[in-house]
Amino acid sequence: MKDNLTPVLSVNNLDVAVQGRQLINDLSFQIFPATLTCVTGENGVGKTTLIKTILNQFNKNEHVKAPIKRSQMQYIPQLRNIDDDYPLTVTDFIGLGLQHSILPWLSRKEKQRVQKVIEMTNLQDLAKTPLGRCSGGEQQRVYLAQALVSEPKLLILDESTASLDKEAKFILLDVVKEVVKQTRTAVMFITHDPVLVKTYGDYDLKIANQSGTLKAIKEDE
Ligand SMILES: Nc1ncnc2c1ncn2[C@@H]1O[C@H](COP(=O)(O)OP(=O)(O)OP(=O)(O)O)[C@@H](O)[C@H]1O
Repeated sequence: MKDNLTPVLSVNNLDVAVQGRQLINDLSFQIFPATLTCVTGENGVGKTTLIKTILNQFNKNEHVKAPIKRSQMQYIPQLRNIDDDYPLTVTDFIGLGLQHSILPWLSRKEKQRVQKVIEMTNLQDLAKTPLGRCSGGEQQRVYLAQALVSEPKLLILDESTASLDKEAKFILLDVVKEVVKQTRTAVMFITHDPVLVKTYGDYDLKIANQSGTLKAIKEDE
């Protein structure tokens, strides 16, 4: 399919540095629709800084090119602290992910979009639950749903599974994989977990020794 051949993100000869310290040199890779690319490497090699650099330089120069708008790319950061008494329900929190028109309430179409992602992320039973009362794994699925409601073409997850137990990790990644399949969204997933890379990844972008290599993990079934 022609659509598969157009990368959703092209990184070209990108240098990644923090506070004048070079972390990655001359990095080039492409991300294609409907694929899940794991971003791996030891602690401190610069994975999160790479993502921040991509976000900062997005379509601003030849190093980070994408045929999509910045608003079609969503980033779910590593840490979010939600208080136990955080009052917004799962549904309302997901609705915050919509780029609102001038109206302060959701249109019928927007409500349908929220409903669709609730189903996609298996959150039906929690729709009316305050987010603060959801478990860590459930909260991660809610963040995912909030990011999905704007129908991104590229979604970046930064260690979304780091604090989750094994079962919750697999539940989350099953949902992510299904989203990739159904919506053709490209996903970049920063992780340290080799089992998740092997089970769910299509590609592994491995960062080591200040450089990165992208390898296919397995043939498509
Ligand atoms: N704002 C900052 N100021 C100074 N140093 C920073 C800053 N952000 C990150 N660093 C340093 O840059 C290096 C890369 O950090 P980064 O978070 O990108 O690594 P990482 O590969 O994502 O690590 P981890 O897997 O542990 O999350 C680390 O040595 C970190 O301490």
